[in-house]
Amino acid sequence: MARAFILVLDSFGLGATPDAADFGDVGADTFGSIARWCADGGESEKRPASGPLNIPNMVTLGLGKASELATGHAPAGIVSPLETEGLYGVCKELSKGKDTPSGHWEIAGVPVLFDWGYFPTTPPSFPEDLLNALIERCDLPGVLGNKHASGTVILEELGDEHIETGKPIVYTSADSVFQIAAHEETFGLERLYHVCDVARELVDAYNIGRVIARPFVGQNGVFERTGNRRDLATPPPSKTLLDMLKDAGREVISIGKIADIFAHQGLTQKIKATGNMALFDETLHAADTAPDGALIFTNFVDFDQSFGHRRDVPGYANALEEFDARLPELQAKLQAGDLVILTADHGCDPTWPGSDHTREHIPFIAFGPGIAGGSIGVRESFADIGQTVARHLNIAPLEVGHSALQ
Ligand SMILES: O=P(O)(O)O[C@H]1O[C@H](CO)[C@@H](O)[C@H]1O
Ligand SMILES: [Mn+2]
Ligand SMILES: [Mn+2]
Repeated sequence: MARAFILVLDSFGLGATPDAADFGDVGADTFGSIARWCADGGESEKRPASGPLNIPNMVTLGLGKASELATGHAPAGIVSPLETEGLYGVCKELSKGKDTPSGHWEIAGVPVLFDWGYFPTTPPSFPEDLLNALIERCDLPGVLGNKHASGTVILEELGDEHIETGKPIVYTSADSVFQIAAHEETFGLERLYHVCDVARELVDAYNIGRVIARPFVGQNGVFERTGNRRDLATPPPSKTLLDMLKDAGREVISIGKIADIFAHQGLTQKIKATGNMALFDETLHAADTAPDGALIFTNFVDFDQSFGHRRDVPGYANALEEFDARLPELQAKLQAGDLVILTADHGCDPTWPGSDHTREHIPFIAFGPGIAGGSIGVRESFADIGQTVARHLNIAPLEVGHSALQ
């Protein structure tokens, strides 16, 4: 039994799924596109290394082979061993959306088989009644934005006007989200959180997955988002792996935005940290302290938020190399019987048009002191990950998913 770790490299897809045409994502391949860019030279100030993507630890575990399962060819510049040290596979998604809650909940055994509400792509994106209610209940002078946008581009466009007028910036994306950006100092962080709480109540009627607080600082067209992002998700529609473990008296440790994504349900500990490296530090700390039977569930958000959505290929490559370089630290802390699963929640190919997620396979790489290497193939649902953890931690099986371990 020992412990289980699920490490979500947020947005690290391994190539389009058979249903990608429904999402306009045929040919998307987050890993493959980054590997290609690196193999073609990979010179950039944002990436101290150059040449092929240098992620030897994940390749040894089977990441390159997993990618081959999804795409039929090796990623450019990635040379896989004949025998991998980890179990490797990829999962397709049953959930209808390619968003973060759908991906994480499905990993935890609860695919999202209903349709989320989405806001129209042509402005104005938000219903007048919704905005009027928000303005009235929060005593706002109005709102700015009211359209689909990239969160950093819209700050360049409207950040100064927001400071002058005190009107928060509201925007959405291809995800089921209502996002609110406001200046931490001139508008106030607590006030932004309050506006988001009210918005959460109001968007329930529209079946919206998440309200996201997007605080930022800066001035004169130069703005930076802070680590005080807060995601207000609607609760999962039924009990997840996390609830099952908690009900069984286990320790369930959220690191990063996992707690927000699961609407704070099924957890015994919530640890926040800003940035992939700090999140890794907290994961190592949990490896030192978590008791037998615990689940440690970490989301590495930078891959998605700072690089995938920003269409920043060198930044993404560098983040993968930094993450990979730290894996031996975790491996050194593993105890007999521990299981680690590396995965993702959707794709976000940084070479793809627009700034939205992409419908892709996710990696399912499992390793630990007692785990022999080999292929676990192409799997029908992300829920196979949760089912594998349920089996490993010796609780009753989840309703959805097939364990990759006997
Ligand atoms: O462009 P930013 O603000 O990073 O927002 C992105 O992040 C949201 C959550 O992942 C997505 O819905 C997308 O809109
Ligand atoms: Mn995500
Ligand atoms: Mn995202």
